[in-house]
Amino acid sequence: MDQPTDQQPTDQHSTHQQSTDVDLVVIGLGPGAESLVTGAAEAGLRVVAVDKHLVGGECPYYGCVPSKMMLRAAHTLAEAGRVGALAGEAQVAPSWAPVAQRISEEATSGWDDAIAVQRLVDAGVTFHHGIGRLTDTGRVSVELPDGTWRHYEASRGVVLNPGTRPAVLPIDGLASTPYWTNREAVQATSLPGSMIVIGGGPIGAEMAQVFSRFGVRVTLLEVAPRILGPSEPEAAAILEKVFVDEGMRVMTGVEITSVSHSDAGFEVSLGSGDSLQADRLLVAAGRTPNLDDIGLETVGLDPSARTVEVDERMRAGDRLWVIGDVTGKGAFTHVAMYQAAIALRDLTGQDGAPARYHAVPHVTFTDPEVGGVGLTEQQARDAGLQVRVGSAPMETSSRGWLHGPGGSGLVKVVEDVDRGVLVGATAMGPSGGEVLGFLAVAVHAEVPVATLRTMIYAYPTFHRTIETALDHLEEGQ
Ligand SMILES: Cc1cc2nc3c(=O)[nH]c(=O)nc-3n(C[C@H](O)[C@H](O)[C@H](O)COP(=O)(O)OP(=O)(O)OC[C@H]3O[C@@H](n4cnc5c(N)ncnc54)[C@H](O)[C@@H]3O)c2cc1C
Ligand SMILES: NC(=O)c1ccc[n+]([C@@H]2O[C@H](COP(=O)([O-])OP(=O)(O)OC[C@H]3O[C@@H](n4cnc5c(N)ncnc54)[C@H](O)[C@@H]3O)[C@@H](O)[C@H]2O)c1
Repeated sequence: MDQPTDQQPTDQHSTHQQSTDVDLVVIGLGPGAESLVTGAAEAGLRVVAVDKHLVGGECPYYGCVPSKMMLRAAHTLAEAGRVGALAGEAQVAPSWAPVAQRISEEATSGWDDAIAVQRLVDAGVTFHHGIGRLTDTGRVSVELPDGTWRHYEASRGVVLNPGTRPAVLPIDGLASTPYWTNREAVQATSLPGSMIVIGGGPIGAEMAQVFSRFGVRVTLLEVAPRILGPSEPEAAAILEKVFVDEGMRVMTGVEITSVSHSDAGFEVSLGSGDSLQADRLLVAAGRTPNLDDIGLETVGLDPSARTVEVDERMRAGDRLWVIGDVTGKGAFTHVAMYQAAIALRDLTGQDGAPARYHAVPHVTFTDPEVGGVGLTEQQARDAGLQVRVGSAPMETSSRGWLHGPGGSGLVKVVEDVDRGVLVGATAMGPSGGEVLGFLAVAVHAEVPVATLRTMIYAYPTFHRTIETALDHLEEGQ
Protein backbone atom coordinates (compact mmCIF):
# COMPACT_ATOMS: atom_id res chain seq x y z
CA MET A 1 0.00 0.00 0.00
CA ASP A 2 2.94 2.26 0.54
CA GLN A 3 4.02 3.99 -2.65
CA PRO A 4 6.86 6.51 -2.31
CA THR A 5 5.89 10.02 -3.31
CA ASP A 6 9.12 11.93 -3.22
CA GLN A 7 8.03 15.51 -3.57
CA GLN A 8 7.37 17.99 -0.84
CA PRO A 9 3.74 19.13 -1.01
CA THR A 10 3.62 22.62 -2.48
CA ASP A 11 -0.11 23.00 -2.03
CA GLN A 12 -3.03 20.95 -0.84
CA HIS A 13 -4.07 19.96 -4.35
CA SER A 14 -0.76 18.29 -5.17
CA THR A 15 -0.80 16.57 -1.78
CA HIS A 16 -4.20 15.05 -2.52
CA GLN A 17 -3.14 13.76 -5.94
CA GLN A 18 -0.08 11.95 -4.60
CA SER A 19 -1.68 10.43 -1.52
CA THR A 20 -1.82 6.77 -0.62
CA ASP A 21 -5.21 5.68 0.74
CA VAL A 22 -5.15 4.12 4.19
CA ASP A 23 -7.59 3.88 7.08
CA LEU A 24 -5.64 5.50 9.90
CA VAL A 25 -2.51 7.59 10.34
CA VAL A 26 -1.02 8.07 13.80
CA ILE A 27 1.51 10.86 14.34
CA GLY A 28 3.71 10.51 17.42
CA LEU A 29 4.05 7.20 19.18
CA GLY A 30 3.99 7.95 22.85
CA PRO A 31 3.11 5.06 25.15
CA GLY A 32 -0.60 5.34 24.36
CA ALA A 33 -0.36 5.46 20.59
CA GLU A 34 2.01 2.52 20.56
CA SER A 35 -0.78 0.26 21.84
CA LEU A 36 -3.43 2.06 19.79
CA VAL A 37 -1.75 1.41 16.44
CA THR A 38 -1.27 -2.26 17.23
CA GLY A 39 -4.91 -2.56 18.28
CA ALA A 40 -6.12 -0.76 15.18
CA ALA A 41 -4.04 -3.00 12.91
CA GLU A 42 -5.30 -6.09 14.73
CA ALA A 43 -8.84 -4.80 14.15
CA GLY A 44 -8.12 -4.93 10.43
CA LEU A 45 -7.40 -1.27 9.72
CA ARG A 46 -4.65 -0.23 7.32
CA VAL A 47 -2.51 1.78 9.72
CA VAL A 48 0.43 4.10 9.11
CA ALA A 49 2.38 5.18 12.19
CA VAL A 50 5.01 7.92 12.30
CA ASP A 51 7.50 8.91 14.97
CA LYS A 52 10.35 11.35 14.50
CA HIS A 53 12.41 9.81 17.30
CA LEU A 54 11.78 6.66 19.34
CA VAL A 55 8.68 4.46 19.33
CA GLY A 56 7.24 4.57 22.83
CA GLY A 57 8.02 8.24 23.38
CA GLU A 58 9.48 9.96 26.42
CA CYS A 59 8.38 7.45 29.07
CA PRO A 60 10.49 4.39 28.22
CA TYR A 61 13.60 6.20 26.98
CA TYR A 62 13.91 9.46 28.93
CA GLY A 63 11.10 9.54 31.46
CA CYS A 64 9.29 7.13 33.76
CA VAL A 65 11.34 4.01 33.17
CA PRO A 66 14.94 5.23 33.41
CA SER A 67 14.08 7.72 36.15
CA LYS A 68 12.42 4.99 38.20
CA MET A 69 15.51 2.80 37.76
CA MET A 70 17.57 5.69 39.07
CA LEU A 71 15.20 6.14 42.01
CA ARG A 72 15.22 2.43 42.83
CA ALA A 73 19.01 2.57 43.10
CA ALA A 74 19.03 5.79 45.11
CA HIS A 75 16.41 4.50 47.53
CA THR A 76 18.37 1.28 47.97
CA LEU A 77 21.32 3.36 49.11
CA ALA A 78 19.11 5.22 51.56
CA GLU A 79 17.66 1.99 52.90
CA ALA A 80 21.18 0.62 53.39
CA GLY A 81 21.93 3.79 55.32
CA ARG A 82 19.13 2.88 57.74
CA VAL A 83 20.81 -0.36 58.76
CA GLY A 84 22.69 1.47 61.50
CA ALA A 85 19.46 2.48 63.21
CA LEU A 86 17.70 -0.83 62.72
CA ALA A 87 19.94 -3.79 62.19
CA GLY A 88 23.61 -3.36 62.93
CA GLU A 89 26.19 -2.07 60.50
CA ALA A 90 26.47 -1.81 56.74
CA GLN A 91 29.09 -0.14 54.65
CA VAL A 92 27.90 1.21 51.33
CA ALA A 93 30.00 2.61 48.51
CA PRO A 94 27.69 4.17 45.92
CA SER A 95 28.51 3.56 42.27
CA TRP A 96 26.66 4.99 39.31
CA ALA A 97 27.95 2.35 36.89
CA PRO A 98 25.22 -0.26 37.58
CA VAL A 99 22.54 2.40 37.18
CA ALA A 100 23.90 3.62 33.85
CA GLN A 101 24.31 0.05 32.67
CA ARG A 102 20.78 -1.00 33.65
CA ILE A 103 19.28 2.03 31.93
CA SER A 104 21.29 1.54 28.77
CA GLU A 105 21.05 -2.24 28.50
CA GLU A 106 17.79 -3.24 30.18
CA ALA A 107 15.57 -0.19 29.78
CA THR A 108 16.47 1.49 26.52
CA SER A 109 18.64 -0.93 24.49
CA GLY A 110 21.06 1.96 24.09
CA TRP A 111 18.19 4.30 23.11
CA ASP A 112 17.32 2.07 20.18
CA ASP A 113 13.68 1.34 19.32
CA ALA A 114 14.29 -1.50 16.85
CA ILE A 115 12.34 -3.99 18.97
CA ALA A 116 9.39 -1.63 19.34
CA VAL A 117 9.40 -0.93 15.60
CA GLN A 118 9.47 -4.64 14.84
CA ARG A 119 6.43 -5.16 17.10
CA LEU A 120 4.52 -2.67 14.98
CA VAL A 121 5.66 -4.23 11.73
CA ASP A 122 4.72 -7.69 13.00
CA ALA A 123 1.25 -6.35 13.77
CA GLY A 124 0.91 -5.19 10.17
CA VAL A 125 1.52 -1.49 10.74
CA THR A 126 3.38 0.60 8.16
CA PHE A 127 5.89 2.54 10.23
CA HIS A 128 8.03 5.55 9.32
CA HIS A 129 10.72 7.26 11.33
CA GLY A 130 9.93 10.77 10.15
CA ILE A 131 8.09 13.99 10.91
CA GLY A 132 4.35 13.75 10.42
CA ARG A 133 2.19 16.78 9.78
CA LEU A 134 -1.50 17.24 9.08
CA THR A 135 -2.14 18.91 5.73
CA ASP A 136 -5.96 18.84 5.80
CA THR A 137 -8.75 16.84 7.38
CA GLY A 138 -7.69 13.18 7.23
CA ARG A 139 -4.53 14.02 5.33
CA VAL A 140 -0.94 13.69 6.49
CA SER A 141 2.48 14.29 4.98
CA VAL A 142 5.52 12.52 6.34
CA GLU A 143 9.00 13.97 5.94
CA LEU A 144 11.52 11.16 6.00
CA PRO A 145 15.12 11.51 7.22
CA ASP A 146 16.43 11.18 3.64
CA GLY A 147 14.41 14.23 2.57
CA THR A 148 11.73 12.30 0.70
CA TRP A 149 8.04 12.49 1.53
CA ARG A 150 5.04 10.23 1.88
CA HIS A 151 1.51 11.52 1.66
CA TYR A 152 -1.51 9.73 3.05
CA GLU A 153 -5.25 10.12 2.99
CA ALA A 154 -6.83 8.36 5.95
CA SER A 155 -10.47 7.44 5.47
CA ARG A 156 -11.04 6.72 9.18
CA GLY A 157 -8.90 9.61 10.34
CA VAL A 158 -5.77 10.72 12.13
CA VAL A 159 -4.59 10.31 15.74
CA LEU A 160 -2.09 12.78 17.20
CA ASN A 161 0.08 11.75 20.16
CA PRO A 162 3.03 14.15 19.84
CA GLY A 163 3.84 14.67 23.53
CA THR A 164 6.14 17.31 24.92
CA ARG A 165 9.78 18.33 25.08
CA PRO A 166 11.69 19.99 27.94
CA ALA A 167 10.77 23.67 28.18
CA VAL A 168 13.55 26.10 27.34
CA LEU A 169 13.54 28.77 30.04
CA PRO A 170 13.99 32.37 28.92
CA ILE A 171 16.81 32.97 31.40
CA ASP A 172 19.63 35.23 30.30
CA GLY A 173 22.64 33.16 29.16
CA LEU A 174 21.05 29.76 29.75
CA ALA A 175 20.60 28.73 26.12
CA SER A 176 24.32 28.91 25.35
CA THR A 177 25.32 26.64 28.26
CA PRO A 178 25.57 22.83 28.15
CA TYR A 179 22.83 22.34 30.71
CA TRP A 180 21.08 19.01 31.19
CA THR A 181 17.42 18.22 30.85
CA ASN A 182 15.88 14.89 31.83
CA ARG A 183 17.20 13.50 28.55
CA GLU A 184 20.86 14.04 29.41
CA ALA A 185 20.33 13.16 33.07
CA VAL A 186 19.10 9.65 32.29
CA GLN A 187 22.05 9.13 29.95
CA ALA A 188 24.67 10.14 32.52
CA THR A 189 27.54 7.69 32.75
CA SER A 190 29.32 9.46 35.61
CA LEU A 191 28.29 11.79 38.40
CA PRO A 192 29.27 15.40 38.96
CA GLY A 193 30.45 16.61 42.37
CA SER A 194 27.71 19.20 42.56
CA MET A 195 24.48 20.01 40.75
CA ILE A 196 21.92 22.80 40.63
CA VAL A 197 18.41 21.62 39.74
CA ILE A 198 16.02 24.26 38.42
CA GLY A 199 12.40 23.29 39.06
CA GLY A 200 10.84 21.54 42.03
CA GLY A 201 8.10 19.70 40.13
CA PRO A 202 8.00 15.91 39.84
CA ILE A 203 11.02 15.71 37.52
CA GLY A 204 13.15 18.08 39.57
CA ALA A 205 12.19 16.47 42.89
CA GLU A 206 12.82 12.92 41.71
CA MET A 207 16.10 13.73 39.98
CA ALA A 208 17.37 15.91 42.85
CA GLN A 209 16.84 13.10 45.34
CA VAL A 210 18.52 10.55 43.07
CA PHE A 211 21.66 12.60 42.62
CA SER A 212 21.74 13.74 46.23
CA ARG A 213 21.50 10.16 47.50
CA PHE A 214 24.42 9.25 45.23
CA GLY A 215 26.52 11.86 46.99
CA VAL A 216 26.17 14.79 44.60
CA ARG A 217 25.86 18.14 46.42
CA VAL A 218 22.45 19.24 45.13
CA THR A 219 20.80 22.66 45.30
CA LEU A 220 17.16 22.67 44.22
CA LEU A 221 15.81 26.01 43.00
CA GLU A 222 12.06 26.58 42.76
CA VAL A 223 10.47 29.86 41.69
CA ALA A 224 7.17 29.12 43.45
CA PRO A 225 6.78 29.38 47.23
CA ARG A 226 7.03 25.58 47.55
CA ILE A 227 8.08 22.47 45.70
CA LEU A 228 5.48 20.08 44.20
CA GLY A 229 3.09 22.97 43.62
CA PRO A 230 0.05 20.93 42.52
CA SER A 231 0.25 18.56 45.52
CA GLU A 232 -1.16 19.22 48.99
CA PRO A 233 1.04 21.78 50.78
CA GLU A 234 1.45 19.48 53.81
CA ALA A 235 2.97 16.79 51.57
CA ALA A 236 5.28 19.27 49.87
CA ALA A 237 6.46 20.52 53.28
CA ILE A 238 7.24 16.98 54.47
CA LEU A 239 9.20 16.26 51.29
CA GLU A 240 11.15 19.49 51.53
CA LYS A 241 12.10 18.62 55.13
CA VAL A 242 13.23 15.14 54.06
CA PHE A 243 15.37 16.69 51.31
CA VAL A 244 16.95 19.19 53.70
CA ASP A 245 17.52 16.53 56.38
CA GLU A 246 19.33 14.44 53.75
CA GLY A 247 21.68 17.31 53.05
CA MET A 248 20.10 18.88 49.99
CA ARG A 249 19.82 22.64 49.76
CA VAL A 250 16.28 23.67 48.80
CA MET A 251 15.56 27.28 47.87
CA THR A 252 11.96 28.25 47.12
CA GLY A 253 10.61 31.56 45.89
CA VAL A 254 13.83 32.24 44.00
CA GLU A 255 14.20 34.28 40.86
CA ILE A 256 16.99 33.20 38.53
CA THR A 257 18.33 36.18 36.62
CA SER A 258 21.15 34.64 34.57
CA VAL A 259 23.20 31.53 33.96
CA SER A 260 26.75 31.23 32.69
CA HIS A 261 29.20 28.41 32.09
CA SER A 262 32.97 28.21 32.03
CA ASP A 263 35.67 25.60 32.61
CA ALA A 264 34.91 26.00 36.31
CA GLY A 265 31.32 24.91 35.80
CA PHE A 266 27.95 26.69 36.01
CA GLU A 267 27.14 29.91 37.75
CA VAL A 268 23.51 30.75 38.47
CA SER A 269 22.73 34.31 39.50
CA LEU A 270 19.69 35.01 41.63
CA GLY A 271 17.46 38.06 41.96
CA SER A 272 18.64 38.39 45.57
CA GLY A 273 22.12 39.21 44.26
CA ASP A 274 23.53 35.86 45.37
CA SER A 275 25.12 33.46 42.94
CA LEU A 276 25.49 29.69 43.08
CA GLN A 277 28.12 27.48 41.46
CA ALA A 278 27.92 23.83 40.47
CA ASP A 279 29.54 21.32 38.13
CA ARG A 280 26.21 20.52 36.47
CA LEU A 281 22.93 22.28 35.87
CA LEU A 282 19.73 20.30 35.38
CA VAL A 283 16.70 22.22 34.11
CA ALA A 284 13.41 20.53 34.98
CA ALA A 285 11.07 23.47 34.80
CA GLY A 286 8.13 22.23 32.77
CA ARG A 287 7.43 21.03 29.27
CA THR A 288 6.66 22.51 25.85
CA PRO A 289 3.95 20.73 23.82
CA ASN A 290 5.00 19.42 20.40
CA LEU A 291 2.07 21.16 18.74
CA ASP A 292 3.92 23.93 16.92
CA ASP A 293 4.97 21.95 13.84
CA ILE A 294 2.31 19.34 13.33
CA GLY A 295 -0.04 21.15 10.92
CA LEU A 296 -2.81 22.00 13.38
CA GLU A 297 -3.54 25.19 11.45
CA THR A 298 -4.55 23.10 8.40
CA VAL A 299 -7.54 21.75 10.34
CA GLY A 300 -8.49 25.03 12.00
CA LEU A 301 -6.71 24.46 15.32
CA ASP A 302 -4.20 26.74 17.04
CA PRO A 303 -0.58 25.54 16.74
CA SER A 304 0.56 27.93 19.48
CA ALA A 305 -1.86 26.52 22.07
CA ARG A 306 -0.49 24.49 25.00
CA THR A 307 -3.25 21.91 24.71
CA VAL A 308 -5.75 20.61 22.17
CA GLU A 309 -9.32 20.45 23.39
CA VAL A 310 -10.79 16.97 23.14
CA ASP A 311 -14.22 15.57 23.91
CA GLU A 312 -14.92 12.50 26.04
CA ARG A 313 -14.01 10.24 23.08
CA MET A 314 -10.71 12.05 22.44
CA ARG A 315 -12.11 13.73 19.33
CA ALA A 316 -10.58 17.09 18.48
CA GLY A 317 -12.29 17.61 15.11
CA ASP A 318 -13.54 15.86 12.02
CA ARG A 319 -11.70 12.51 11.74
CA LEU A 320 -9.18 13.72 14.32
CA TRP A 321 -8.35 12.22 17.71
CA VAL A 322 -5.71 13.56 20.10
CA ILE A 323 -4.26 11.72 23.12
CA GLY A 324 -1.52 12.15 25.70
CA ASP A 325 0.08 15.08 27.49
CA VAL A 326 -1.10 17.63 24.90
CA THR A 327 -4.73 17.10 25.92
CA GLY A 328 -3.98 18.73 29.28
CA LYS A 329 -5.80 16.04 31.28
CA GLY A 330 -2.72 14.99 33.26
CA ALA A 331 0.76 14.54 31.82
CA PHE A 332 1.10 10.90 32.86
CA THR A 333 1.65 7.68 30.98
CA HIS A 334 -1.43 6.08 32.52
CA VAL A 335 -3.59 8.97 31.25
CA ALA A 336 -2.17 8.58 27.74
CA MET A 337 -2.88 4.83 27.82
CA TYR A 338 -6.40 5.36 29.17
CA GLN A 339 -7.10 7.84 26.40
CA ALA A 340 -5.59 5.56 23.76
CA ALA A 341 -8.01 2.77 24.67
CA ILE A 342 -10.96 5.17 24.42
CA ALA A 343 -9.80 6.59 21.08
CA LEU A 344 -9.24 3.09 19.70
CA ARG A 345 -12.75 2.04 20.70
CA ASP A 346 -14.19 5.16 19.13
CA LEU A 347 -12.37 4.92 15.83
CA THR A 348 -13.14 1.21 15.49
CA GLY A 349 -16.82 1.80 16.24
CA GLN A 350 -16.94 0.05 19.61
CA ASP A 351 -18.96 1.16 22.61
CA GLY A 352 -17.38 1.89 25.93
CA ALA A 353 -17.26 4.29 28.81
CA PRO A 354 -16.37 7.88 27.89
CA ALA A 355 -13.35 9.58 29.43
CA ARG A 356 -13.71 10.93 32.96
CA TYR A 357 -10.93 12.66 34.85
CA HIS A 358 -12.37 13.03 38.34
CA ALA A 359 -9.97 10.43 39.73
CA VAL A 360 -6.66 10.87 37.93
CA PRO A 361 -3.99 9.32 40.15
CA HIS A 362 -0.37 10.45 40.21
CA VAL A 363 2.70 9.44 42.16
CA THR A 364 5.99 11.24 42.61
CA PHE A 365 8.44 8.44 43.28
CA THR A 366 10.60 10.18 45.82
CA ASP A 367 11.20 8.49 49.16
CA PRO A 368 8.69 8.95 50.71
CA GLU A 369 6.43 8.58 47.68
CA VAL A 370 3.82 11.28 47.17
CA GLY A 371 0.59 9.86 45.76
CA GLY A 372 -2.43 11.96 44.94
CA VAL A 373 -5.81 11.43 43.31
CA GLY A 374 -8.60 13.78 42.34
CA LEU A 375 -8.80 17.25 43.87
CA THR A 376 -6.62 18.82 46.52
CA GLU A 377 -8.38 20.62 49.35
CA GLN A 378 -7.77 23.97 47.65
CA GLN A 379 -9.01 22.73 44.27
CA ALA A 380 -12.17 21.39 45.91
CA ARG A 381 -12.80 24.70 47.65
CA ASP A 382 -12.09 26.60 44.43
CA ALA A 383 -14.67 24.37 42.71
CA GLY A 384 -17.24 25.67 45.17
CA LEU A 385 -17.68 22.42 47.09
CA GLN A 386 -18.50 22.31 50.75
CA VAL A 387 -15.41 20.52 51.97
CA ARG A 388 -14.27 18.60 55.01
CA VAL A 389 -10.71 17.33 55.25
CA GLY A 390 -9.11 14.79 57.48
CA SER A 391 -5.45 13.94 57.77
CA ALA A 392 -3.16 11.73 59.77
CA PRO A 393 0.61 11.47 59.87
CA MET A 394 2.08 8.21 58.63
CA GLU A 395 4.88 8.00 61.18
CA THR A 396 2.51 7.97 64.17
CA SER A 397 0.51 5.07 62.76
CA SER A 398 1.51 1.68 64.12
CA ARG A 399 3.14 0.73 60.85
CA GLY A 400 4.87 4.06 60.41
CA TRP A 401 6.29 3.81 63.94
CA LEU A 402 7.39 0.20 63.34
CA HIS A 403 9.00 1.27 60.09
CA GLY A 404 11.17 3.83 61.87
CA PRO A 405 13.59 5.83 59.71
CA GLY A 406 12.10 6.71 56.33
CA GLY A 407 8.54 6.39 57.62
CA SER A 408 7.39 9.97 57.32
CA GLY A 409 4.32 10.93 55.32
CA LEU A 410 0.62 11.45 55.70
CA VAL A 411 -2.81 10.54 54.46
CA LYS A 412 -5.15 13.40 53.70
CA VAL A 413 -8.69 12.98 52.48
CA VAL A 414 -10.97 15.62 50.98
CA GLU A 415 -14.72 15.07 51.28
CA ASP A 416 -17.53 16.68 49.32
CA VAL A 417 -19.89 17.06 52.27
CA ASP A 418 -23.04 17.38 50.17
CA ARG A 419 -22.49 14.04 48.46
CA GLY A 420 -20.67 12.33 51.32
CA VAL A 421 -17.88 11.06 49.06
CA LEU A 422 -14.16 11.67 48.76
CA VAL A 423 -13.24 13.93 45.84
CA GLY A 424 -9.52 13.84 46.49
CA ALA A 425 -6.86 12.24 48.61
CA THR A 426 -3.13 12.13 49.24
CA ALA A 427 -1.14 9.12 50.36
CA MET A 428 2.45 9.96 51.20
CA GLY A 429 4.90 7.61 52.81
CA PRO A 430 6.75 4.37 52.16
CA SER A 431 4.80 2.76 49.30
CA GLY A 432 2.57 5.86 49.22
CA GLY A 433 1.80 5.13 45.57
CA GLU A 434 0.49 1.69 46.49
CA VAL A 435 -1.61 2.98 49.38
CA LEU A 436 -3.01 5.46 46.88
CA GLY A 437 -4.69 2.57 45.03
CA PHE A 438 -7.26 2.25 47.81
CA LEU A 439 -8.02 5.97 47.72
CA ALA A 440 -8.18 6.01 43.91
CA VAL A 441 -10.95 3.38 44.06
CA ALA A 442 -12.80 5.43 46.65
CA VAL A 443 -12.65 8.62 44.58
CA HIS A 444 -13.24 6.90 41.23
CA ALA A 445 -16.22 4.81 42.34
CA GLU A 446 -17.55 7.54 44.65
CA VAL A 447 -17.71 5.12 47.54
CA PRO A 448 -19.66 6.80 50.34
CA VAL A 449 -17.47 7.89 53.23
CA ALA A 450 -19.99 6.13 55.48
CA THR A 451 -19.14 2.87 53.70
CA LEU A 452 -15.38 3.47 53.96
CA ARG A 453 -15.86 3.86 57.71
CA THR A 454 -17.51 0.45 58.06
CA MET A 455 -14.50 -1.34 56.57
CA ILE A 456 -11.92 -3.36 58.47
CA TYR A 457 -8.37 -2.07 57.85
CA ALA A 458 -5.65 -4.69 58.32
CA TYR A 459 -3.27 -4.16 61.22
CA PRO A 460 -0.53 -2.97 61.05
CA THR A 461 -0.55 -1.60 57.50
CA PHE A 462 0.30 1.80 56.13
CA HIS A 463 -3.20 1.99 54.71
CA ARG A 464 -4.71 1.93 58.19
CA THR A 465 -3.73 5.61 58.25
CA ILE A 466 -6.66 6.13 55.88
CA GLU A 467 -9.04 5.04 58.66
CA THR A 468 -7.47 7.56 61.02
CA ALA A 469 -7.72 10.33 58.43
CA LEU A 470 -11.39 9.47 57.88
CA ASP A 471 -11.96 9.59 61.65
CA HIS A 472 -10.56 13.09 61.68
CA LEU A 473 -13.19 14.18 59.18
CA GLU A 474 -15.64 14.00 62.05
CA GLU A 475 -13.63 16.58 63.88
CA GLY A 476 -14.80 19.01 61.20
CA GLN A 477 -11.43 20.40 60.26
C1 LIG B 1 11.77 12.45 33.63
C2 LIG B 1 10.32 12.08 33.46
C3 LIG B 1 9.76 11.18 34.33
C4 LIG B 1 8.43 10.81 34.18
N1 LIG B 1 7.89 9.91 35.06
C5 LIG B 1 6.61 9.53 34.92
C6 LIG B 1 6.07 8.54 35.78
O1 LIG B 1 6.73 8.00 36.65
N2 LIG B 1 4.78 8.18 35.59
C7 LIG B 1 4.01 8.74 34.62
O2 LIG B 1 2.85 8.37 34.50
N3 LIG B 1 4.51 9.69 33.79
C8 LIG B 1 5.79 10.08 33.91
N4 LIG B 1 6.30 11.01 33.06
C9 LIG B 1 5.43 11.59 32.02
C10 LIG B 1 5.33 10.62 30.82
O3 LIG B 1 6.62 10.40 30.28
C11 LIG B 1 4.39 11.15 29.74
O4 LIG B 1 3.17 11.53 30.33
C12 LIG B 1 4.18 10.05 28.75
O5 LIG B 1 5.35 9.82 28.01
C13 LIG B 1 3.01 10.30 27.80
O6 LIG B 1 3.34 11.29 26.91
P1 LIG B 1 2.66 11.41 25.49
O7 LIG B 1 1.90 10.18 25.21
O8 LIG B 1 1.90 12.66 25.43
O9 LIG B 1 3.87 11.51 24.45
P2 LIG B 1 5.43 11.30 24.51
O10 LIG B 1 5.80 10.19 25.41
O11 LIG B 1 6.06 12.63 24.75
O12 LIG B 1 5.74 10.81 23.03
C14 LIG B 1 5.44 11.61 21.92
C15 LIG B 1 6.09 11.03 20.69
O13 LIG B 1 5.69 11.80 19.56
C16 LIG B 1 6.80 11.97 18.70
N5 LIG B 1 6.50 13.15 17.87
C17 LIG B 1 6.22 14.40 18.26
N6 LIG B 1 5.92 15.18 17.19
C18 LIG B 1 6.00 14.40 16.09
C19 LIG B 1 5.80 14.61 14.70
N7 LIG B 1 5.42 15.80 14.21
N8 LIG B 1 5.98 13.58 13.86
C20 LIG B 1 6.38 12.37 14.32
N9 LIG B 1 6.58 12.12 15.64
C21 LIG B 1 6.38 13.11 16.51
C22 LIG B 1 7.98 12.10 19.63
O14 LIG B 1 9.19 11.75 18.98
C23 LIG B 1 7.61 11.10 20.73
O15 LIG B 1 8.13 9.81 20.47
C24 LIG B 1 7.64 11.39 33.16
C25 LIG B 1 8.21 12.30 32.27
C26 LIG B 1 9.54 12.65 32.41
C27 LIG B 1 10.14 13.61 31.44
N1 LIG C 1 6.24 10.41 38.78
C1 LIG C 1 5.56 10.98 37.81
O1 LIG C 1 4.41 10.66 37.51
C2 LIG C 1 6.21 12.04 37.00
C3 LIG C 1 7.57 12.28 37.12
C4 LIG C 1 8.14 13.27 36.35
C5 LIG C 1 7.34 13.99 35.48
N2 LIG C 1 6.03 13.72 35.37
C6 LIG C 1 5.16 14.50 34.46
O2 LIG C 1 5.93 15.37 33.68
C7 LIG C 1 5.44 16.70 33.85
C8 LIG C 1 6.57 17.66 33.71
O3 LIG C 1 7.39 17.63 34.87
P1 LIG C 1 8.23 18.90 35.35
O4 LIG C 1 8.66 18.62 36.74
O5 LIG C 1 9.24 19.30 34.35
O6 LIG C 1 7.19 20.07 35.23
P2 LIG C 1 6.18 20.81 36.20
O7 LIG C 1 5.58 21.86 35.38
O8 LIG C 1 5.30 19.86 36.90
O9 LIG C 1 7.14 21.47 37.30
C9 LIG C 1 8.09 22.44 36.94
C10 LIG C 1 8.51 23.23 38.15
O10 LIG C 1 9.51 24.15 37.75
C11 LIG C 1 9.24 25.40 38.35
N3 LIG C 1 9.83 26.47 37.55
C12 LIG C 1 9.41 26.94 36.36
N4 LIG C 1 10.22 27.95 35.95
C13 LIG C 1 11.17 28.10 36.90
C14 LIG C 1 12.27 28.98 37.05
N5 LIG C 1 12.56 29.92 36.14
N6 LIG C 1 13.04 28.87 38.15
C15 LIG C 1 12.76 27.93 39.09
N7 LIG C 1 11.71 27.07 39.00
C16 LIG C 1 10.93 27.16 37.91
C17 LIG C 1 7.71 25.45 38.40
O11 LIG C 1 7.26 26.38 39.35
C18 LIG C 1 7.37 24.02 38.77
O12 LIG C 1 7.35 23.80 40.16
C19 LIG C 1 4.80 16.68 35.23
O13 LIG C 1 3.85 17.69 35.37
C20 LIG C 1 4.22 15.32 35.32
O14 LIG C 1 2.93 15.33 34.77
C21 LIG C 1 5.46 12.76 36.13
